[in-house]
Amino acid sequence: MSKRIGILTSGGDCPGLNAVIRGTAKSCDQLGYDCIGFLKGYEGLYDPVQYVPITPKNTKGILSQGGTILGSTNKGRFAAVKGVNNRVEIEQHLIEGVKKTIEQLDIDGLICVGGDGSLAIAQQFHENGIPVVGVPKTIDNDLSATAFTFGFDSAIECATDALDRLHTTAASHERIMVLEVMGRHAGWIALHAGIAGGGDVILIPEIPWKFEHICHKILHRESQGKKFTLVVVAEGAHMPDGNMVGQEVSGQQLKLGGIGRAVTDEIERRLHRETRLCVLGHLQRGGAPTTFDRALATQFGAHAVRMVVEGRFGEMLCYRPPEMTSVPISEAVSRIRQVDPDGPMVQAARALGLSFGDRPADELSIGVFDKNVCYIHSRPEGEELLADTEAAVEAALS
Ligand SMILES: Nc1ncnc2c1ncn2[C@@H]1O[C@H](COP(=O)(O)OP(=O)(O)OP(=O)(O)O)[C@@H](O)[C@H]1O
Ligand SMILES: O=P(O)(O)OC[C@H]1O[C@](O)(CO)[C@@H](O)[C@@H]1O
Ligand SMILES: [Mg+2]
Repeated sequence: MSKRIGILTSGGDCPGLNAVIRGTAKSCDQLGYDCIGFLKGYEGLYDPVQYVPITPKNTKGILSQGGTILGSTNKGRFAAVKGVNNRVEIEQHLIEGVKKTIEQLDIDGLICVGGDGSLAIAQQFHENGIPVVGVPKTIDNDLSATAFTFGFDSAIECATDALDRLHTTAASHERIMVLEVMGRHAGWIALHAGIAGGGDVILIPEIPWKFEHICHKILHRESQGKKFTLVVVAEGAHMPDGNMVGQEVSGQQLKLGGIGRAVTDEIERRLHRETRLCVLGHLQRGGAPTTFDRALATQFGAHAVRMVVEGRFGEMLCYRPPEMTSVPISEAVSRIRQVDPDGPMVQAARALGLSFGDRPADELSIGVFDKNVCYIHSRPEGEELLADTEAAVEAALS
């Protein structure tokens, strides 16, 4: 046994990747292992092979740094999935090339740090006899086997801070503010930040929504004297016609983005209220990791080394508080973890009066409506609530 471990970081970057690299370096050092880091995700494994030594010395000071010193990519030659759970075979010559690299460099085990797509690549390596161990990362928190991936906490910290800031300006100007956050197939960022940042409407991929219901909510708030509204929308939420908003780029997953603009414009068109958009974008992926992410990522580094030493290949680490355990990578990538529309977080949000755009706001009464001013008053005692508020709002606003 050569006592050498390899590590790579793949997929969309996130805060905490450097903490895993440092944790791995320190742990390898303690156990008398060498460590090398491949550059640019899986791309550095073959043609050309690109790597650097990873030691406690050259990882000094990176614990609190965002990004990854090894670089990362979410496109290239190794795609193993297309869309959700659609397997694509990695070309055999690439697999053979990677095998050769692993053999020539005498690597006992390769630690692959990535999200669902990157770990699907690791799974195909495993099936071809390459000794891999998976470490879950993604700001989307959408890996099913682990309660948390690192990067998520830092992302929601950023999104919540953005909502705090939008809150004050929205209130001052009596405006509707729409915040577009990341979240490809899962609405965890929108949900957590929406709750923590006092959002009023949360739109996520898991819950189909309609503009009428968003407008209900805004008008309902106005009827209570609340003249501003915060809407949080996940970039992967589906429009009412079922489509996602983004750009098709050949050979890549759909480049998401733009739903915030569509939501903003339509609210303004329907309600004639000043509505502004903020797209948080890659701010969510940058910057220093939170304490939680540093601690989780550092532990992942140490445990991943232990998994290689114990020969637990083809497994992915998972954090199920208080346990740090592992599952077969195949199981971890077979389905993504989405928000349960009937789960406790959504229930709690609904109990607070938050809207997911899927039903009319409670107790909405449509009393006085003016096409240009569009205001609403509280339902007078004894007056019937209109049976079909949705149709009434539509009629009034179209
Ligand atoms: N070397 C590569 N060649 C081709 N595709 C790659 C490569 N590395 C990563 N990818 C692709 O990048 C995408 C993102 O990777 P991953 O799922 O690991 O990260 P993520 O943080 O969950 O990001 P996302 O939400 O975009 O999926 C996946 O579709 C994955 O297949
Ligand atoms: O870096 P890119 O290509 O813009 O990737 C964006 C995607 O990566 C993620 O941030 C996950 O890492 C998704 O939420 C988002 O759709
Ligand atoms: Mg992913």
